[in-house]
Parts: sequence; structure tokens; C-alpha cells
Amino acid sequence: MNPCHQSSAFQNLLPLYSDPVDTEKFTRDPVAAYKLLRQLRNELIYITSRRQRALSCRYSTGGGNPRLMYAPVKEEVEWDEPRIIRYHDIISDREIEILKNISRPLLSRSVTKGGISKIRTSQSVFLEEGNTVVARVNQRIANITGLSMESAEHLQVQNYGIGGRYEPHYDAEDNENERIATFLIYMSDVEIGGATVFPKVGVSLKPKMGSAVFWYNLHKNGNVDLNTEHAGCPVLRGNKWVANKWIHEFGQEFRRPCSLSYWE
Ligand SMILES: O=C(O)CCC(=O)C(=O)O
Ligand SMILES: [Fe+2]
Repeated sequence: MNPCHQSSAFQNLLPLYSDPVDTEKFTRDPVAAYKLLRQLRNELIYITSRRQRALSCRYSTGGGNPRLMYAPVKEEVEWDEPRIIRYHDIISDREIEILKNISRPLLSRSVTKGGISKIRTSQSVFLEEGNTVVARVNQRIANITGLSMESAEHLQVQNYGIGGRYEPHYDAEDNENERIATFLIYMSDVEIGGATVFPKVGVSLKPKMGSAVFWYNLHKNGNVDLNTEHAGCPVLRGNKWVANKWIHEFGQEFRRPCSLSYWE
């Protein structure tokens, strides 16, 4: 057996290779196998460095929003396609404490499509705008994203205990006025586990208290972006708190204009 062909590097890189690979041939021909291994490595380095160049961080005023001119937000691009942005320090410890305190007595087992969910083992509650902290957080999300909150859902607070998870799912389906985007605020760190992962693209976002992640679930042409499938990994040690704002399509016509292109 060709040792190169057996090596784990070779086995790991093989699926990334775009052309069909004649594995029989490489088993017989060690030189060809080494050449392919080198080529695969080069391709991987190219993809990684191209990606890394796109992953940047900066201060953002939400495209010149006057409310953010004097207090720009720290924006970090976590992934390029789909574009996933992390905003750091967008909610204070005090605001988090208040949101948790209002939510605690109201939490109940999370549901999906009307029933107690087996794929989503957390407790949750939707918070209405009556509370000033909730209203302030909603306004901040509007400032940062530049999107209208007109048709958004109420802020949903979710708590996961040990083993709590949310299995892979899409936030949006193919209905009218779908969830165009998700703004997910981390209201705790998690000691072990609890990452938000995008299995189709291989992204893992570690909860960091006070930060939030944002992505569009829909392409500009209205189709669901299939790469936005995501999950909340089981919490292994600690406790996970998040607040979710699901932003819908209606009201975004001029803020995120539609595209007629099949591709975007
Ligand atoms: O908890 C997470 O990390 C993900 C939560 C989520 O995807 C959701 O609530 O829709
Ligand atoms: Fe989700």
C-alpha cells in the first residue's frame, strides 16, 4: 500500500479536490500520489488565504447612521459566504442582567411549529417592547443592521442548560415575509460546548458574552441561502443564554433591495 495514499493528510484533503480522483491509480503510483498531495495542499493554502483576506474587523457606523457616529460598533467578519458578522460589546452586563431577570419567571420549553420541540431543547420567551431595555436593544439592532424592525419578531430570550441544543435548521423557509436575517446576541459565555455552527460551510461561532452575530438567511432574490443552515451545539459545561431577533422581509424593500439575479 502506498504510504502517501494512506496518510491522513491525503485522506483529509481528497474531498476538497474538485476533479474526480482515480484512487486506484494513486494506490499503484506513489509519485503521482505525492504530486496530487502537493497540489491539494497548495489549493487549500490558496483558498484559506483568500478567505482570510476577506475576514477583517473594523469600527462601523452602520453605513453612516448618526446614532452610531460617536459610538461606532466593533464589527468582525467571521465568514464571507454566507457573510456572518460578529459585533462585539453591543450590550452591557447590566442590560444582560435585566433581560435575564425579566425572562427567568416567564421561560417555558421551546416550541417549533406549535409543538414542544425535540430538536430544540431550551427554554425561551418572547419579550415585548414595554420594557425600556428591550426597546433599547431593538433600536440598537436597527441602527447596526440598517434594517427596519417593522415586521420583526419580538426579541426572544433563550436559555440552554447542560445538554441543551438546537439541531441543524434554517431560520427561514419559502413563505411570504420570511425571516430575512437573524441577529443573535450572546448573553453568556459557555465553558464547554454551545457553539453556533454552520455545518454546510464549516463555521463555528463561540458564544462570547456581550457580542452578537448577524447573517442574512435569504439571498437578495428572496431564495433561502442553503448555506445558512445552522445549529446550537449541546452545552457540555456551563449555561447558555442568547437573545434572538428575527428580522423579516417586509419593510426592507429600500434597505436591502431585491435582486433579479438568479445568483444573489
Ligand atoms: O443557540 C444558538 O447558537 C442558535 C440558536 C438558533 O439558531 C435559533 O434560535 O434559531
Ligand atoms: Fe436558528
